[in-house]
Amino acid sequence: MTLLDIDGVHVEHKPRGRAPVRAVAGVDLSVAPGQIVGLVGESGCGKSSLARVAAGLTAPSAGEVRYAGRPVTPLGWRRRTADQVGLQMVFQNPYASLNPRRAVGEQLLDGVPAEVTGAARSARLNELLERVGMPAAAASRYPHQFSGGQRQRLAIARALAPQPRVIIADEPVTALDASSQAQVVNLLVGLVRELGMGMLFISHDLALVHEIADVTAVMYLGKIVETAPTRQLWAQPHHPYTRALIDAVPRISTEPVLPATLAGEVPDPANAPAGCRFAPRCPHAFDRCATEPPTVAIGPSAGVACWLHQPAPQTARL
Ligand SMILES: Nc1ncnc2c1ncn2[C@@H]1O[C@H](COP(=O)(O)OP(=O)(O)OP(=O)(O)O)[C@@H](O)[C@H]1O
Repeated sequence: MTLLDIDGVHVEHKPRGRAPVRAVAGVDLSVAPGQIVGLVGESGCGKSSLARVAAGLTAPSAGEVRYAGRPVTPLGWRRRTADQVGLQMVFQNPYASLNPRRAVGEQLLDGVPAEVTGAARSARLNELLERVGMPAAAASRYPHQFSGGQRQRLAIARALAPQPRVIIADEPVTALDASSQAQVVNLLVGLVRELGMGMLFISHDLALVHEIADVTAVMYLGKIVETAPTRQLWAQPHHPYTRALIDAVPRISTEPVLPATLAGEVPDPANAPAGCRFAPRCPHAFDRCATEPPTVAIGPSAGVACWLHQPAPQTARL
């Protein structure tokens, strides 16, 4: 059973006076209860565009997102249906979900269902703060009175308020210092394991995704090029881009530094190459790569979109 299904999703941005950008070009991905799915890729590959559609913040240009089997329609964050509040997002910048002018407690209570009243409501507030390791006294303070790491923990408490079943975390620790990063990651993973939620964890940091994700999906220029259980992906990467990202990991600082064999920059998504989008940088590219490779299964829950891994053409038997 899956809780979040991203099905053939395309996202096209139409900036005024500039060519349209196909930021997401046909992505399929699912998250099951209790499962952490890591989505990795370099800056600009379309991760945030996909996250916003997956969370129902914006509409896809094509394709569908389903939460608990029902289509997610973007209604505006505050007007979402009772169904959809079960799908919550944690952003890179906690101020995306916390208003700097309102006390933390009020904001957390906004997310608690209206049926929870009186003493039960205050108990829920204290429980939310406790879950994220913050004292009850935090409720009367304002977001700017906290450190970056504490603010992110409060944003997580806000996301937990409606008792979600899926969390979409878009680079949730990228803006934090190293020790807060570890605390926030441990908190998120602990919550998923304890509450049995699903989590789509989006990051440019493959090493981090390796540590926490059950399944890893690798995105390049708007497409998922490989998906596999994380251990398998590391032990036996199939796509040349996945291999390049893994090779780059020991040298990761903030962004992966790709090996010299992968020359060039990520192309502009407004002007994406035809065929395999990775081909212009791929050391193994050959003539077939001028055509787009389909995604083929490479084991249970694993797939790769690369012509090097297509099954041999069937030959007719007489
Ligand atoms: N609102 C927008 N209007 C026009 N282009 C956009 C818009 N949002 C994103 N893009 C473009 O779409 C592409 C994908 O961007 P997106 O932010 O989804 O990628 P990302 O992988 O999350 O990158 P980053 O980690 O740098 O945010 C980029 O080329 C970006 O410039």
